[in-house]
Amino acid sequence: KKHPMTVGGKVPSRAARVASSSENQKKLYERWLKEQKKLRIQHVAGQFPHRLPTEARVAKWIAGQGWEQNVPSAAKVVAAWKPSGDLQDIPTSQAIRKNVSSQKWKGLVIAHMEKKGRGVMTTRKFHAGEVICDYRGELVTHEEGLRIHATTSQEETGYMFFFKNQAGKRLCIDAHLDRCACHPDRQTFRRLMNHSSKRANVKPRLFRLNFESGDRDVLLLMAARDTEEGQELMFDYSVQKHQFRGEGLDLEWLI
Ligand SMILES: C[S@@+](CC[C@H](N)C(=O)[O-])C[C@H]1O[C@@H](n2cnc3c(N)ncnc32)[C@H](O)[C@@H]1O
Repeated sequence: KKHPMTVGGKVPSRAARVASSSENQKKLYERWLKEQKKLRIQHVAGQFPHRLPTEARVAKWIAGQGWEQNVPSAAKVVAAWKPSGDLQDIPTSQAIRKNVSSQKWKGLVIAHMEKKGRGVMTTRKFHAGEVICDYRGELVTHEEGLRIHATTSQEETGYMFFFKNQAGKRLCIDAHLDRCACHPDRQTFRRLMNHSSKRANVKPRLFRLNFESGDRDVLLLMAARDTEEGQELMFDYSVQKHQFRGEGLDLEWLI
């Protein structure tokens, strides 16, 4: 109580510790530093609330604090990291906006899945509640989505995501092309996530993100549970067989 420990504080001087207890001054010193290190690790991890940061980003943040002693390593912060932020903060999260704008989501790779065609696999662990990526495509009205759906080949209609936004407006993210107009150099491969109703480890959630150009509806794909490296990512498409177009389609996988 006499020497409260804080993230930015300095360990009490020897004289101050001895004044409190000459017998326990060394213990007090060691305990104070140990607890501060733990608190600093949690504090630094909390600066990256929705997505696992790289060690380089963490190291840069730590360097900016001007801490002279008891500095936690970036590796320890990354190892202890878990999503900590409130989902309500996502619309204003600079880190998420940056990833949506740049489309440089890391930790994912396209793989061939037996009997499913292509799919998306993890190249690192994702923590429950972490933002994995966005579902990228052209945002169109529900009516426009239906028109594209009716005039696109049967294989490609599987890449269209129909939803209702917070204002109750029905919209569609059309990802039937493998590039979006704003990032012609990047494949929108998150559209390749396959379906599972029972083993889904991803949950799509709609957010209205605040960009400088104005607010925009963005579908974020979030980790529904802890998912190790090398796992296939799947979400529940929440569709019924009759919503697919065309007679004679093999929809046995839609269970
Ligand atoms: C959005 S795409 C997913 C990527 C697709 N596998 C590909 O190679 O382009 C949806 C299509 O993938 C296939 N698919 C999705 N989930 C599946 C599953 N659990 N089992 C088998 N096929 C699946 C179906 O053909 C579906 O129409």
